[in-house]
Amino acid sequence: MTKPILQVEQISLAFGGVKALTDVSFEVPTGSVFSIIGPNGAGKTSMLNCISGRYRPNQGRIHFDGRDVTKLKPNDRADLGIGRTFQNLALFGHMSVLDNIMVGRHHLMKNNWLTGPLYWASPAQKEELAHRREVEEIIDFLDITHVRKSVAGTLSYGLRKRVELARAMALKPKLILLDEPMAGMNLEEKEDMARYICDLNEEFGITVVMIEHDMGVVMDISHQVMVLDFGKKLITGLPEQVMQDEHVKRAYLGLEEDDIMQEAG
Ligand SMILES: Nc1ncnc2c1ncn2[C@@H]1O[C@H](COP(=O)(O)OP(=O)(O)OP(=O)(O)O)[C@@H](O)[C@H]1O
Repeated sequence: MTKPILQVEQISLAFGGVKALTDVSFEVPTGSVFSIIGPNGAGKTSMLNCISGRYRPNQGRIHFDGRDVTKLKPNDRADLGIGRTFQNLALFGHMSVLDNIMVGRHHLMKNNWLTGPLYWASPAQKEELAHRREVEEIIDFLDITHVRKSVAGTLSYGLRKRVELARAMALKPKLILLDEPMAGMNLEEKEDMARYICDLNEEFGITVVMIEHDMGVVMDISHQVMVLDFGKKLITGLPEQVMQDEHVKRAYLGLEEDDIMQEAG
């Protein structure tokens, strides 16, 4: 069994009287693609937010890469290698694609715009160049070279989602959290995105934790799937095991077996 890069232990989170998560535990093996599925309001985004540090759980612990990160702020978790994208696009629409991606990069840079005049000194320039080279690699990998100088806000939805992924990758994460990376995409865009996720996992060795509603994609690219329902974990397992589970069929999918296999096919 591969060592887990992420260990989530007995996480509970409430907003006033609403229990978003109740006693949820799971482990994500290093190098895997791990999907979280469940109906609307099941607690999926809340769980990603607990992992990224945006939400502080009322109970439980989170270990990342052998370290207890439960009390760390989002930026500190990003420094340790937790990257993320959001359910709704969060790009700077007026900035170029390249600049948007460099934003993801800046926390890795010793010399940044905050250092002011130092920027023009030679070490800072060299550092900027080295970063640019790595960012160009990511741009190349995600096939967005042709739009690298375009203003982000002018791009198609599918391309903007790809730029967002590039920005998250620019942080050099060990773990990347993707909140519905295929939402709002057409079939072709979905296929592209699925391929990029597989490739970033295999070629860059980045572990992926992903929320996704498209069952076909989930079945195709996940190593493991966890199902949440009303803030509780129903099951974690291989995609085919999860889809066969009676509770999952009833509670989440609400479909007959034939429908499920059709969706997955
Ligand atoms: N910031 C918040 N303030 C108050 N309630 C919240 C907040 N975030 C989430 N919730 C509530 O917590 C519960 C879980 O929401 P969450 O967004 O995590 O579910 P989800 O599974 O991601 O849903 P969806 O698939 O619709 O995105 C819901 O009842 C939601 O209304």
